[in-house]
Amino acid sequence: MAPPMLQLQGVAKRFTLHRQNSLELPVFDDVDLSVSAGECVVLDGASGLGKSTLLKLVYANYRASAGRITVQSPAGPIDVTQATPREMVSLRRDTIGYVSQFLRVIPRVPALDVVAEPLAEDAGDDPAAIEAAREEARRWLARLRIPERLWHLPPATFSGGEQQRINIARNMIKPKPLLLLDEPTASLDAANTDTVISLIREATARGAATVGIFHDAEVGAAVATRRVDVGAFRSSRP
Ligand SMILES: Nc1ncnc2c1ncn2[C@@H]1O[C@H](COP(=O)(O)OP(=O)(O)OP(=O)(O)O)[C@@H](O)[C@H]1O
Repeated sequence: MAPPMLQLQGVAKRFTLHRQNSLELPVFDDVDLSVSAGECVVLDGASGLGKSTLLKLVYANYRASAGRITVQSPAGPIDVTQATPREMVSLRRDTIGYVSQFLRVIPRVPALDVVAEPLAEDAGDDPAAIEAAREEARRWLARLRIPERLWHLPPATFSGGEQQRINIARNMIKPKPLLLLDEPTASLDAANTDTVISLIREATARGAATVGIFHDAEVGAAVATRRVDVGAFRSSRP
């Protein structure tokens, strides 16, 4: 049997608040979680329990205090808690997609290129491949109902929901085997929320392993193949 796409073993996370006399803020002390290809695991738990922190540990935005986080890359398993910066760049480029609530705006780059970039990066100097990347970006922009008049403008001035849709398109346009979704529908209307539900289901159907956070219970119910209560991983507070 194939190993899980993502496996957390004995993962602990404490924040050290250096400005508060190095106060320790424990979040998790023992996370064990495996996610296989074709699963969409939805994280449940009240605000502040550590859902976003868990995704950031997997994406190596935060460093785990203990434990192992194994991701299957094309080159074999990689423990992201020990990965070199170069391994992390390659994991993020080819293996792990991460959709956060907010778009990190790249100054002056038009929306179409922001979305096409992950595919264009792989196209090298091949003009046909670059055009194919831009064509795919147009398809995503249209599907996510971004008006065509905005495609050639930088997203800095776009509305919250427009920026969120650009973020989704940019981070899902290149099919990756592991997807981390942190409230991807938080600022979206009903029609676009439905589109994002379809996109997530399509990713699951093609075999992506997904871990998602959705405050909208209906969205979580629509995409989940399994639910995990993050409260079970909590450190007992002093
Ligand atoms: N960079 C950080 N430094 C210090 N504490 C942090 C940091 N990031 C998160 N925390 C703390 O870790 C805990 C979990 O936060 P997290 O954002 O993961 O919760 P969440 O379950 O995603 O909450 P919500 O549903 O409100 O988004 C909180 O107590 C938060 O204050």
